[in-house]
Amino acid sequence: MNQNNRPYIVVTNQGQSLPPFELTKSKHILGRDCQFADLLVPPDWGVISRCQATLVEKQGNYIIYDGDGVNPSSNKLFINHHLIAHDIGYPLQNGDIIKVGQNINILITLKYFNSHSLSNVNQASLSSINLQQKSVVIGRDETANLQLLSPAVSRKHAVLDYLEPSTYLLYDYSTNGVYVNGTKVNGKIIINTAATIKILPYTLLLQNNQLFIADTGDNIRLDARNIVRTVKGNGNEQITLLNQISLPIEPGQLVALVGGSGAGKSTFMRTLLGIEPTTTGTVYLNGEDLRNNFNLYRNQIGYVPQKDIIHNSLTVVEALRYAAKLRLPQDADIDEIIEKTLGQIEMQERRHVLVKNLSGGQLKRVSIGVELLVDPKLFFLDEPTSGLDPGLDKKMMQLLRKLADQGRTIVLVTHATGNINLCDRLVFLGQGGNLCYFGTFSDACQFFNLRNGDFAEVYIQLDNQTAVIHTTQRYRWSSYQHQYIDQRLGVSDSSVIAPKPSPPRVSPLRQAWILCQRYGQIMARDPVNVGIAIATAPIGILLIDLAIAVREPFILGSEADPKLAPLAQTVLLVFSCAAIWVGLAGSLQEIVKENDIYSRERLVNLNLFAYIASKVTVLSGLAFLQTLAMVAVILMAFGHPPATLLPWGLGLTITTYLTLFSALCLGLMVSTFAKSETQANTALPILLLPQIIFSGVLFQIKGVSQYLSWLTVSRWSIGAYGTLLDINGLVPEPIIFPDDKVMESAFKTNPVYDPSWGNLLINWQVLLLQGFLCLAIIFLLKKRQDII
Ligand SMILES: Nc1ncnc2c1ncn2[C@@H]1O[C@H](COP(=O)(O)OP(=O)(O)OP(=O)(O)O)[C@@H](O)[C@H]1O
Repeated sequence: MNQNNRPYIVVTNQGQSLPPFELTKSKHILGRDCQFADLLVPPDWGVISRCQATLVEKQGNYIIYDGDGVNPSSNKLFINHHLIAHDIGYPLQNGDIIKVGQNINILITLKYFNSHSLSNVNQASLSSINLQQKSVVIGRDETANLQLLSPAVSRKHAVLDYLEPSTYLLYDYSTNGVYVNGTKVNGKIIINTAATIKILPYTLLLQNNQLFIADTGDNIRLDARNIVRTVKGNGNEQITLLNQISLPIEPGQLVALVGGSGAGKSTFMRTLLGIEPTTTGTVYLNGEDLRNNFNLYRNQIGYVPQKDIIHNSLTVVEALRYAAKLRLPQDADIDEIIEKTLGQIEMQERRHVLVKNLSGGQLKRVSIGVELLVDPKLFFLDEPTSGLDPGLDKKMMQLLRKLADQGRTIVLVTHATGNINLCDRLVFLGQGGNLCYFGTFSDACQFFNLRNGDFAEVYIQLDNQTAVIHTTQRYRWSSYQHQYIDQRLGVSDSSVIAPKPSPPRVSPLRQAWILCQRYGQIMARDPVNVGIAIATAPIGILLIDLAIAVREPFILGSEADPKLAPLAQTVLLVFSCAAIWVGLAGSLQEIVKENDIYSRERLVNLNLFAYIASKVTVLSGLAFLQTLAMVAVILMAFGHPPATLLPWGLGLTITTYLTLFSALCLGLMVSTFAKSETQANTALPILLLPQIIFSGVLFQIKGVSQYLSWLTVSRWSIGAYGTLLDINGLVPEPIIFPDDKVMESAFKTNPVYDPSWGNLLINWQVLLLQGFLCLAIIFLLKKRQDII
């Protein structure tokens, strides 16, 4: 502290601090140009304007204004990502850190000290650590040298080892990853110079052997700049969905996107969220291009889509637990976080209720709860109040207000305008994505000249394109455009092109295990369905036993029987088709029915391999039970043929299981292509018919149809069954008449059933190969569906 105990500021550029500037006059100007500024920074500090900030004394303290108080500076001033307006200013308190510009890589800060003023020393100013000759642990644990208090941070997230002056070795031990200068760390990285280290919401700066928290990520602002989105219409004409929209959303604001149906609200919200591409224009998150850096933010942005995306058969607490396990690090205090979340959404009393038994409002609250688990500071909700009664609508809006007041930036699309006065900003979009209004609710009443504040009138005023265009123009020239947009839009240094960070690393095996548990639990909640899935094929097989008169279709009696081989083949066709049927029926719905949940989880951090593996693992488990049931019934209902290559029971089990596996993979693949559950159901007969027609049992397969038969599961399944059974061995020898004429049996031996190991293995291998091929196609299809 200086001797006179006068307030002073310390200006720091990339860790290099100038001697403190003592504030002695009633007005000071900080800048690069000695013509205006009395607090002069070196002329080569180009980010600072010639006249960057004006400090005006008021009752022993100072108010800081951007620029000269009349004109703003080019890079502007920010405190916790709140823009400091050049005309309104910001009253400084001891410990405040003001940033020039928003680009974290060009960090220039002004730190204000005044021993007589209220202290506002925040975490950022305290949390710095000297790295000289030290090893520093960064993490959530209280024993960490640099503690980062976010639930998504691992207890021991990273370790920074000092190697030699200005050289460090950073080890990443985390679940959710570390990024150094925009590049994801794979295991460890040597840092030679100053670096920006991103750990979830935190930005750490390493400079001059000091590591400090430059940003806690608590305050998120979004700046949409000149957003245009056009798409091609049916006649190849360009349709404009969003038309030149620029607006700032500041930290802690609750913003409602309103407008007529089809005006582009959801499109705009998805653009602000970073998942909808723009034709021109950019959305900046705290000054960084959001789409370019989406991987840095993907697990920190909360997004509740219009459709509720929670599994119906789980209880509230189970749904939260699985979401927490998928999104949070392994060492997170999941019980504590779930308890806190249940409190936030006021669902403690309903924790053990099945999701399908919740009311619309409760369900929406659980959807919000799932997102709150990682404590996101940026939250998007698409029509969170749709279908709620006015009372619930109000409660939901109050909940969102409370969440915003806790420091979250929240954007919601809504049609219910009864409670939008709780929002800090309204965005009214007219048809064609035209920005008709942006500002507060009370100013909206003025702008639209609303009687009694009935906002529904705006929809009537703007029900035609001419009115929309006129209002858009009127808004552009109004003082509100200046007050809410021009003055407050943040700046971003687009000249710094950072590399696109890769997505955070997750453990596919851990995720697969969590997903298997969830999928298994959902299945177990519907025992009747599981029972039917297991019993269907055995019941079908028992019906054949009733239908055919012959008790032993697989065993040759003492006399040759020309009907036995075709009968055995037909019975095997039924086995094969029964297995294919149940394999398909159990899997056709399984991907399409949770497309919405998958999309949301994939956007956060879901590993595609883990997702597919969980589906295949659980369905293969079910297939195993189905196989056991089928084999048991076959062994009970029909006589056991003599062992050829393998004992009949063992061969039957392997072939049935492989048939089911191949069919369930085919079902999953079709489910990936399907647009809806109905479409997937419709596919069942279309998939089954070729299995019967091209199986080679009902018709002789020749020419092209032979190639088609290779694509079916039944061809290889019957091939394997027939080989094991040695169908050819059931065909009677040709009858030779005394005149040497030969009468062949109507059913000829077939090389498909050649009772050799080579033949059997080919059939089994093709069944496996078909399954894996389907899985590879699912992987590629799902990968192509990735939105970002
Ligand atoms: N990818 C696209 N291709 C073509 N048209 C699209 C595309 N996405 C959206 N649209 C069209 O853009 C318009 C705006 O859609 P959007 O869903 O954003 O509107 P909205 O205001 O959210 O509507 P609602 O309130 O009815 O949900 C609609 O007419 C929609 O059909």
